[in-house]
Amino acid sequence: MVNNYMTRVYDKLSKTFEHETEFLQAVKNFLDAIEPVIEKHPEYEDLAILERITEPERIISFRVPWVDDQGKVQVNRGYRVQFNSLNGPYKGGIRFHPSVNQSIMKFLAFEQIFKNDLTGLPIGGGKGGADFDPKGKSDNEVMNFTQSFMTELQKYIGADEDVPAGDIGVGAREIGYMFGQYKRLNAKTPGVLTGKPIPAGGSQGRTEATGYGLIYFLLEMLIEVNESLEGKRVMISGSGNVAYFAAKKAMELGGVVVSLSDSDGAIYAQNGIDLDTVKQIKIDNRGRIKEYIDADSDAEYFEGSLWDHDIKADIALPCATQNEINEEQAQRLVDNGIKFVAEGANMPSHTNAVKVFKENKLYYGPGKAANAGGVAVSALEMSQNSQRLRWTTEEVDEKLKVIMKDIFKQALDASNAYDLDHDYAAGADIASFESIAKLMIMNGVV
Ligand SMILES: NC(=O)C1=CN([C@@H]2O[C@H](COP(=O)(O)OP(=O)(O)OC[C@H]3O[C@@H](n4cnc5c(N)ncnc54)[C@H](OP(=O)(O)O)[C@@H]3O)[C@@H](O)[C@H]2O)C=CC1
Ligand SMILES: O=C(O)CCC(=O)C(=O)O
Repeated sequence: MVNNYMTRVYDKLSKTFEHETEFLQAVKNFLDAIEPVIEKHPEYEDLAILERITEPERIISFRVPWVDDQGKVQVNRGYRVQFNSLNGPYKGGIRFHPSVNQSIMKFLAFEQIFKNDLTGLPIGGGKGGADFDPKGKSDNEVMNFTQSFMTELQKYIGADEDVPAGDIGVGAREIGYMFGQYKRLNAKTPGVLTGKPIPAGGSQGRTEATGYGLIYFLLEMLIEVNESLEGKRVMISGSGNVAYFAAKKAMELGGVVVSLSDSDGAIYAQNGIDLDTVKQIKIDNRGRIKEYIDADSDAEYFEGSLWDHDIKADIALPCATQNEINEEQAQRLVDNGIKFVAEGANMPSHTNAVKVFKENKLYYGPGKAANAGGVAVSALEMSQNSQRLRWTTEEVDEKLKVIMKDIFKQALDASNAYDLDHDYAAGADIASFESIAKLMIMNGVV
């Protein structure tokens, strides 16, 4: 970053929020990408565009007391970061994970502004969560916690104000409990949450949307260089919602998915993973990915990170969490033949890892663009709820394909316009920033 205005803004942020490392990382990545736009628009400095875009409209943080199965009172901290509502109601998931803190919430909400803009749908950017660990908790404990979380959160959300959904640790079970509690306390508005169970007003295809959308984005990356998924070896990390449905769609389209993982370790199956077994372990029984090797004698299990192992493959899809790939691991991917990286997770590649991808001319699809299918179908769920309509699986999937194709085109066109040689990460940031900056100017000083 050499532009003086940008440097001043970033330096101030990094002094004020020196402990918010993930937030600063997300902002720095973004500022580096949009530098040519700022160079073209010196008037943005007087309008304080960057100062305003990096400051959340508000951050809500709250106590979440609940009672565990032993009758002991536990206390967690909940958050909702309502970052930017220029495009519509704040929109973004809720994460339950022990690592949740203000920095992680702010980075996720910040990225959500631009991701949501890329979908072309009327949604602003937000994110929320709590430092609660659902792992190992009974259904009753998860329900107690989730009800207490919603008792506070419901004061700040609404179908036209802020519409949360799921993220790490928050799936259909948690959304169901949240929606139940919301309805106990408020009017019965299905549009207040997305990712709801279908009978409660959920959309067909939302559960699958992030993973499927990721593969639709990947297909566009492949088509652009006259390649296809047929026969390609695909490494996927994680084994949750995004990883599972990315694997399912990749296999349907001829890819060979050779790995999955969780926070304990990774499985590798040279000839491809059997997803029915994974479904039984992970979705039906909430088990650990290690159990897979009991069912497939050809598969191996490694403790620790998937990315520490030499696996020959063509495509890497990180679908677990932020900063899961560091610089050394990125170099290992390059050395093992990976040509395409598309991110199902949010910011899974450390800044230095992305540098390695770019230096080695990999085709790299950033999370902000590649994983936008989830929030896009959430916005379609909002549309269905407000129209009191239900679309079929086929209708939703068709719309998702069109949206992902368009997001890829926006990233490609912006990369071409600034002569950036297939830099889809910079392209996605530039395209969405140009649109948000215009909107900021139209709305006056707010
Ligand atoms: N759900 C959605 O619609 C969307 C999700 N995303 C992003 O995709 C990613 C995955 O989310 P999702 O699949 O919904 O979440 P899930 O909770 O369903 O699954 C998360 C997976 O990632 C693993 N994981 C989590 N934290 C770590 C860690 N610190 N190290 C290694 N593995 C880890 C989990 O393993 P374990 O069980 O051991 O914790 C689990 O396998 C996140 O980055 C999320 O923000 C992005 C867009 C939309
Ligand atoms: O569907 C949504 O609103 C949330 C999706 C999400 O959290 C994300 O895109 O990271």
